[in-house]
Amino acid sequence: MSIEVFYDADADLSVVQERKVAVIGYGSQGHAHALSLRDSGVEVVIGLPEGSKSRAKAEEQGLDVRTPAEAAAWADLIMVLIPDTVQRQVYAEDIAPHLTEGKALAFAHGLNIHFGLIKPPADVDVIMIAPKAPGHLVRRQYVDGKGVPMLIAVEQNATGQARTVALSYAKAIGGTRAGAILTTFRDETETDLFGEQAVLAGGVSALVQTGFEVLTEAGYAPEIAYFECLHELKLIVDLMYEGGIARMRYSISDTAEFGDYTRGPRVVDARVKDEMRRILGEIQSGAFTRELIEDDDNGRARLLAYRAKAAEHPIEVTGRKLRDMMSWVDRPLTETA
Ligand SMILES: NC(=O)C1=CN([C@@H]2O[C@H](COP(=O)(O)OP(=O)(O)OC[C@H]3O[C@@H](n4cnc5c(N)ncnc54)[C@H](OP(=O)(O)O)[C@@H]3O)[C@@H](O)[C@H]2O)C=CC1
Ligand SMILES: CC[C@](O)(C(C)=O)C(=O)O
Ligand SMILES: [Mg+2]
Ligand SMILES: [Mg+2]
Repeated sequence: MSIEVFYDADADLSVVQERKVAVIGYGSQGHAHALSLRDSGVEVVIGLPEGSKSRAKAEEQGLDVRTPAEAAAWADLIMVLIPDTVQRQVYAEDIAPHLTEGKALAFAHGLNIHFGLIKPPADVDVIMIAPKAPGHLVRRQYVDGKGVPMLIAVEQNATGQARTVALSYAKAIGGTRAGAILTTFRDETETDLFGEQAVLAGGVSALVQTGFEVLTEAGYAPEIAYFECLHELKLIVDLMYEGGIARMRYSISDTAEFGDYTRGPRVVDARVKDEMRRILGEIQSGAFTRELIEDDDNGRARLLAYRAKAAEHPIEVTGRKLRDMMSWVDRPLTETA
């Protein structure tokens, strides 16, 4: 399958500079998009409810903060950067009434559009600019003069300008420095959910935690287990990021490389691959999204219980203690540069 990748020279920043952009939400992605848009010369208003905890943070940065409805009414491009589970309600109550002909509705992830939780009118553009990175690193990379790859997509092109606008927006937040790939809402949604569940968040967390448990249950010091299974992972992944798996294998010892080939496939075996296929099937069928929404309707009971339990895991307790000795590691998450 051939793809189109766009870089800075392919995108015209003036397109988004001529728009009034409302960023709804000021969390992980929200703060990154808003600050980088502003640094790129774009007029931005943040949409947050009265009493939102994020208001103070946005105001501290000198941003103009209004309610989501006011921001949506003012803007001609509305970027929705609040949790996926709350988007349908905020859309219905605060955005839809102000989504007049020719405006653009934008997302950083396609779940609500792809699974029909939000159904915009036909006379607006519906676009996506989806950074392939956590928001804090989207901002950090931008400030450092770099960028993270992004997926862009057009679901509705009412004005004929939707792709140009998406590309221009991607440029304003650093995406076209690294490469913006043109895709669809469906492909972004399904690959993003699969990546985070099977590999990036779910797969890696389970692998790290299980490795830590095996070592500590066998009587090894938790500090050694932490450094071995979690801390060093970043250093190993840095090499993969720079030069692929081959670069990492070049740098590690031949002993490690031999263990990698002979033991790795025993850990991630055919059963794990089958399970990954089942997980992809649940994403494609919508079963995962139904489960997510059901939990949200139930006050996020399962999410909150998992979160509380995970925070007590010995790997977190050990890590907090060790990171106190490494001031350069425990960067505050609110830091944007
Ligand atoms: N996190 C990431 O790095 C990535 C996220 N995405 C996508 O980006 C989108 C945003 O995700 P993310 O940045 O993680 O979101 P966050 O969880 O960080 O969003 C939190 C922000 O949303 C506000 N908020 C919460 N509920 C409401 C509401 N009902 N009305 C208005 N504002 C509300 C919060 O305000 P308060 O402080 O008051 O709670 C806060 O400002 C999602 O579609 C996600 O899939 C895509 C790529 C990566
Ligand atoms: C890996 C998780 C992610 O998809 C992301 C940072 O890209 C997310 O939804 O936060
Ligand atoms: Mg992602
Ligand atoms: Mg995601």
